[in-house]
Amino acid sequence: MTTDKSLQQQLKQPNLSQQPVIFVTGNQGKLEDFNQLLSDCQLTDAFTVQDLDLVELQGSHQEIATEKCRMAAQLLNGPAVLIEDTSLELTALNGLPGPYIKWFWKALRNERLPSLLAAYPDKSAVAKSIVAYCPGPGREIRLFHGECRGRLLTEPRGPPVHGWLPLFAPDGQDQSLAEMEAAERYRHHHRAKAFAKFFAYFAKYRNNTAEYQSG
Ligand SMILES: O=c1nc[nH]c2c1ncn2[C@H]1C[C@H](O)[C@@H](COP(=O)(O)OP(=O)(O)OP(=O)(O)O)O1
Ligand SMILES: [Mg+2]
Repeated sequence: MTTDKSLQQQLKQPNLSQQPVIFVTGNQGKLEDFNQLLSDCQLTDAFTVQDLDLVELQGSHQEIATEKCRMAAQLLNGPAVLIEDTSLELTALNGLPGPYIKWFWKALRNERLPSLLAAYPDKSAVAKSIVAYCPGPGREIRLFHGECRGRLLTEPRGPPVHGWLPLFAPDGQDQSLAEMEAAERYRHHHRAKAFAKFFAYFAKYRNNTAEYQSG
């Protein structure tokens, strides 16, 4: 009886408001963005971070983000987890490299990534972010999307802030994301938009356990 009761209590526990949610990433740039965006919305006490390099998966961007989150929740076995996955879609290449940008960027860096589009006048590109949240192992996973439409520049511009940011200029902007002041960059940034949606959801439901846990 006592066990049943304590189990019930555990299940009822608003674990998301009491135990910190763990943001899992092996990427320093993402972590800096996360800490910055988090401090702007005053939810700092509800999150902690874990430096873990999760397996890179294949599939659609949504499938990858969902599975990455499921794996992180299983690995940490208990707490609620949060992951983010970034994709860069080049229109002329029918959306490639997409979620596989990591490997292309690793091999070509900012100096040679533009060569992918050398044969095409269409330089348009979409940077996409999916934030995935799982309240615990086996629980439903929720996705939050953010995107920034723009173009791939023919050469890097601005400081090497993070990855391919010096190569990406949002629509209607002359500057690359790397050349912008942080506040201006976050107004356009795919990840900032996805996290803004997630934080709004989290702030609203963290004290409303029933709805929160339903997914
Ligand atoms: O805002 C960004 N601006 C420029 N470059 C970026 C950005 N965000 C990620 N990147 C780079 C890192 C990696 O080369 C690839 C995404 O791969 P992605 O799997 O999402 O990141 P990751 O493996 O480094 O970190 P994680 O441990 O969270 O999976 O694009
Ligand atoms: Mg990754």
